[in-house]
Amino acid sequence: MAETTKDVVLRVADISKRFGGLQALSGVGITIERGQVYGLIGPNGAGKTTFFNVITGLYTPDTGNFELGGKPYHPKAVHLVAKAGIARTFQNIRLFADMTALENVMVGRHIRTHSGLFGAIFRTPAFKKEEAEIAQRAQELLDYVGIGKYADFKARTLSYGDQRRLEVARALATDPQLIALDEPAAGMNATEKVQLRELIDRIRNDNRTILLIEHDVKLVMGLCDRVTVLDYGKQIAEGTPAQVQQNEKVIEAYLGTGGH
Ligand SMILES: Nc1ncnc2c1ncn2[C@@H]1O[C@H](COP(=O)(O)OP(=O)(O)OP(=O)(O)O)[C@@H](O)[C@H]1O
Repeated sequence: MAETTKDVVLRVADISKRFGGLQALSGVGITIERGQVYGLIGPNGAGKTTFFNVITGLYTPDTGNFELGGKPYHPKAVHLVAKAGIARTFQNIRLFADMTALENVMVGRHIRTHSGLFGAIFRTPAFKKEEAEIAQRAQELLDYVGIGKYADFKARTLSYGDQRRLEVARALATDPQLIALDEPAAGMNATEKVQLRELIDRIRNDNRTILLIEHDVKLVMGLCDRVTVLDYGKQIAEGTPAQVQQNEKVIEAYLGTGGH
């Protein structure tokens, strides 16, 4: 079947970002289709985080065109990005440490609620009903990522791998069009990595769409449908993992004399 606009979740083109004298991104563009896991890799300092921060509204790009779900999209501020349908996790886990796992996921869900401040202050029946639904959905998401039994545990008491799962559950709670995972395997042991891979596979099988920055090239190559490789802010390769792995520029960037 020919590619139709509705199957494209995110299309960005010509993204550039300069920090003083450093061109951190030069004309980078990617297209992510629904149900794909799309990987972004590159040596240290290649521009991956900058790219992520641009598409999630943390940095304003110097140039760039954005389309989300077939509509023009302007990643101006983080909360607007979440409303528009991109949820992200962070390289350094950012949970509400003293809230329970369930409450952390409920916070994610609140951007899609309707009762508003009035309902919250006066605890209207509509508000209570909505809260119960949010709690139920949050529990389902905790079960989905495999930490349902820790619903009442404070986030900070969970293991590192489980905190990462909790971040994913919170991201899913916003019903995003795209889930952006920033180095989800960082600091994980081998078992946790296998479980992470299974979780990402599962999310994809449910026809959700994932953008992944990851240092673990093996994980990316084994998991992603397509990959972009950045080096010094330039997109040096784009394609399937098999195509990218054979690309000479990629081999050089990773193995070359620079070793950066
Ligand atoms: N806020 C900033 N101000 C100035 N320079 C920045 C800023 N953010 C990133 N840079 C620079 O832009 C370049 C790209 O950095 P970026 O963090 O995007 O790379 P990365 O591929 O994510 O690297 P890593 O794999 O080490 O996380 C680097 O040279 C970095 O020092």
